[in-house]
Amino acid sequence: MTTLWRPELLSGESSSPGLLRNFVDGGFVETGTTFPKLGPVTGAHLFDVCEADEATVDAAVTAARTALNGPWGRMSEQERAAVLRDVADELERRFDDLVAAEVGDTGKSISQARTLDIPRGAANFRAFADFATTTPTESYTTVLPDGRRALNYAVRKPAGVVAIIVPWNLPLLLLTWKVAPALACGNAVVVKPSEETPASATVLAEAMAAAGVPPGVFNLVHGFGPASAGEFLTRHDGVDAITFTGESATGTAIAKAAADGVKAVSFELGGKNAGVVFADANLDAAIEGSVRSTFTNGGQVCLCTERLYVERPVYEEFCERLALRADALTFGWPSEESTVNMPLISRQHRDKVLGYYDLARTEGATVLAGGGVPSFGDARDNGCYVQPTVVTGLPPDARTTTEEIFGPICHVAPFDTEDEAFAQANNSPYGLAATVWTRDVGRAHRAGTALDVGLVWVNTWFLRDLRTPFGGTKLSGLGREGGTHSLDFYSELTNVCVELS
Ligand SMILES: NC(=O)c1ccc[n+]([C@@H]2O[C@H](COP(=O)([O-])OP(=O)(O)OC[C@H]3O[C@@H](n4cnc5c(N)ncnc54)[C@H](O)[C@@H]3O)[C@@H](O)[C@H]2O)c1
Ligand SMILES: O=C/C=C/C=C(\O)C(=O)O
Repeated sequence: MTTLWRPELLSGESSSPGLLRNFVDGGFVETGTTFPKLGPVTGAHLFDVCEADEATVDAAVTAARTALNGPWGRMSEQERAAVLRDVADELERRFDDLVAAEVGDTGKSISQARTLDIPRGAANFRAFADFATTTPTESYTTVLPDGRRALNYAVRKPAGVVAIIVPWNLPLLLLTWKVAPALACGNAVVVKPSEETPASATVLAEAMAAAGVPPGVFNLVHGFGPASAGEFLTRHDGVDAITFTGESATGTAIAKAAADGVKAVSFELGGKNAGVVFADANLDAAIEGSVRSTFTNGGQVCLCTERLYVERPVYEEFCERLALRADALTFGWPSEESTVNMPLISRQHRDKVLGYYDLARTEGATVLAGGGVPSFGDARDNGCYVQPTVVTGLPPDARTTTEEIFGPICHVAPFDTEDEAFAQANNSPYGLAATVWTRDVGRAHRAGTALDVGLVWVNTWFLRDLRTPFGGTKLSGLGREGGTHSLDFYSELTNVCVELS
């Protein structure tokens, strides 16, 4: 088993980097080229990662195709579901390794990894084992004008070889959100985690083998996007469907690659999510909820709020209290239970986010909290931290208030009427999620239809029921996953029409 715990997670003290390999046809394989994975807490060199070349990606796709024709393809839904439940058990057995992997790669706090990221890995497998074995397909009795009758019914079949490409912010959660339904529907998969977060996928590969998933059903290739494993995979003739989570611009590149083979695509993309706080809301809950929706995971969740609209009578109080809370969020080592803030994923991403902090000022913002980098006086000064930041005073067309930043920053603006609030929230090329804080039940339901987004949360944020449709409108995505929506993407439906005599 791969050792993922690294002492630098606790103290900044360096150890020698581990080696992370690709997983093809049931075994780990090295390639000639490696790239370094640096931890964002101290910049320490955590892993050397084997970059999959075109031949390795090809071997993975071929292994997946072969596996579809082997024992996996002949298993009943119930048998596959039993294997997936064993994978969930394995993930729970490897809980500490997964926490170490995720904390090392992302710098998120151990407490968040333990309560959010890692439990969802196992939960995803259990949920889709259940959905795939309990969801009915359509059936109609057809009566023709001449009195003949027919029975129509749909049969679910695997979509085939599915390519799964995911980002770095919630690595195991987002990977298993796609692997679990894909396998529950009988597909074979080739997954490519982000180059920034290769570690937890390694434990997942080991869990697959330990749970008896046949060789070739789950393959893992490491690397980058363009001219690397991502592009080799999305352009591969042997791939039938591509499911992708990441930036909208990457979605466009993948859509172009998918067009040639008319591959099915499912996209969960970027966001510039609004929070709307009405004066009738429970203000304490709205402030705490906005702290969570803005700063969780360093603001690096596609669902995070980057624009807040607050009804004028409570605007001043809201801004003041939100800024105080942002300043009070604790920095600490990821291993300390009290730690809330985490670093951004890389120096490159930190430069991008700090660029927006500067841009906000240039565009005329007032900075109420943060706006820079924290100083630790230890190895974390070599990491990728920024301060949680609250700004006000920008016009609706400022770049800071329209472009996805993907960091711990929000802009707060006042509004006077419900129509104005919803119009401002909708004034975005993105349409992923919105959060509304109100005690008016009519208004809460109106928000559901008025807001042009895939997900509306009322008096809460990121509360998930895995049966519900998940995805975005506009630049935020294509299609929905979750529950039966996932089953529809990861399977082909064949309609059978039998004339009844
Ligand atoms: N809507 C959602 O559910 C959701 C969830 C999480 C993150 N996101 C979005 O993800 C982004 C942050 O993640 P990121 O920076 O890793 O995104 P990214 O698009 O840069 O990378 C995502 C993945 O795509 C790969 N990739 C990049 N270019 C590719 C190409 N041309 N062909 C094939 N693969 C390619 C990367 O290597 C990585 O594995 C944000 O925009 C965020 O909003 C969306
Ligand atoms: O960063 C984006 C978070 C996405 C969350 C999910 O896909 C989920 O909870 O299933």
